[in-house]
Amino acid sequence: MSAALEVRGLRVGFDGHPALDGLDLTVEEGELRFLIGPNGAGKTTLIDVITGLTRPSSGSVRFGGRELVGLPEHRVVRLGVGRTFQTAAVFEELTVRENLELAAGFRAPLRTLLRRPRGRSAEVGRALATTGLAALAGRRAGVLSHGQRQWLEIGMLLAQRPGLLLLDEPVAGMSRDERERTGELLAAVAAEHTVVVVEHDMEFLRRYARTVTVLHQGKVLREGAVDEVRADPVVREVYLGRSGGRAD
Ligand SMILES: Nc1ncnc2c1ncn2[C@@H]1O[C@H](COP(=O)(O)OP(=O)(O)OP(=O)(O)O)[C@@H](O)[C@H]1O
Repeated sequence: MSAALEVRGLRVGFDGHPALDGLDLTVEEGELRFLIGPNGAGKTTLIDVITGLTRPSSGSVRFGGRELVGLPEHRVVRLGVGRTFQTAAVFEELTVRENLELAAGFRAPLRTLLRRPRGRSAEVGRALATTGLAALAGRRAGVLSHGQRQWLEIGMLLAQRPGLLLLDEPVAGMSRDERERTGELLAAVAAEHTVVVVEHDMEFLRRYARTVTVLHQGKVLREGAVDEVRADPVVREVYLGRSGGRAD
């Protein structure tokens, strides 16, 4: 396996406070990596830097060997890096299929966008199948449930044929059933993509995570198999709390 994502020495400060403090992270091609850490650990800032939304004061982010730091967001998308936000960004007035078609066009050259919508139908069909939304293809996105919207947003990323997906708390606010379906969806997505997931939900991690990276104060505190990381006394102290309440 080779590294899909190599983050080295990332530093970001807000008002003199370090949000990322010399962060290093390597994610291999085809990995499903979970990122956890207490509030303010730097997880969202890391995703913001990888996707070109925030510029670090120093450090490097290489994806597939290309340096991403300094590129604008749309260039990062075109290189195959897709992200979701905590609130799903879908077009409510458009149908599920139209949302996917639009997303599939994002990486296409502008001049072909209107000319060749059919060329994108294979990606749209695959995204509908993977997300389980085929039966809702003609439904307006505005009427979808919270979970279905999140799946549509993941589908929209898939339709862009990304090499790397960055998902920010995909199961936040979901019902038990929806969390389970999302876990299965992530496993299916990870079979064909490199996936990094920021997630707080411990039960979800226990069921679906393999390798977990714990961030704390803008650095990597621990990295390893989910059970080892959860049992680590330092992790329990800083992340799970002395009572271990969120671990059980
Ligand atoms: N735009 C901003 N302006 C000022 N400070 C910021 C900004 N974004 C993040 N921070 C600060 O940077 C630090 C890291 O925040 P970040 O949101 O990356 O943490 P996180 O690990 O994602 O936390 P959470 O789990 O609460 O989402 C925090 O101290 C936060 O207050």
